[in-house]
Amino acid sequence: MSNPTAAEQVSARIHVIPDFPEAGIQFQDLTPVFSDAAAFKVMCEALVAPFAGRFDILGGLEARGFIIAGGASILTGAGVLPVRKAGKLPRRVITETYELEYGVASLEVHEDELPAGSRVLVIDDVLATGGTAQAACRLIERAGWNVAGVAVTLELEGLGGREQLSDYEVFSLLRA
Ligand SMILES: O=P(O)(O)OC[C@H]1O[C@H](OP(=O)(O)OP(=O)(O)O)[C@H](O)[C@@H]1O
Ligand SMILES: Nc1ncnc2[nH]cnc12
Repeated sequence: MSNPTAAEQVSARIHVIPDFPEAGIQFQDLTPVFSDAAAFKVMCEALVAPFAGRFDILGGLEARGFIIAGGASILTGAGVLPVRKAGKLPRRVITETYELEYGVASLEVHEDELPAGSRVLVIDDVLATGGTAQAACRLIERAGWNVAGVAVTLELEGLGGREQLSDYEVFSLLRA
């Protein structure tokens, strides 16, 4: 039998939890991917590969995007821009508020974290409505940096995420 692809290795480890965090949400739990070193590595490799040579830094979206951006950072040598939930960053920030499948939240970056024109690859685990990634892209542009693309492990189709991000190159390893 041939070796499983990166998508197969990752897909086999995603757990779907019905009605979490609220009724009607099919929660996609990637923690078993993170805890399996081989699956975690191939996932990180697969997410950055389409953007090779076209980014300077990995924009990890709190909280699960931090984990993937950290792994991808070690593989690529690019640093991590932490895109944080509101109230966590100590210096002057730019803020964007957005809607989620289950609630409202805000993301922030330090306004002076990177040199002007830095190419940021946005990284996260799940793309659902696209509100989170769209807010991150707006922050990056308002700060004077460029969005190199958006890379996610799992795209939930039918929630409008890809349409919301139509100005950007979006790569998803898996679609459900
Ligand atoms: O495309 P969207 O509809 O915006 O949803 C996707 C976002 O939702 C989840 O994060 P969540 O806000 O639950 O935060 P967490 O990672 O801190 O749990 C997920 O990790 C993405 O960041
Ligand atoms: N269904 C879902 N599972 C995991 N993360 C999510 N973020 C938004 N929707 C999600």
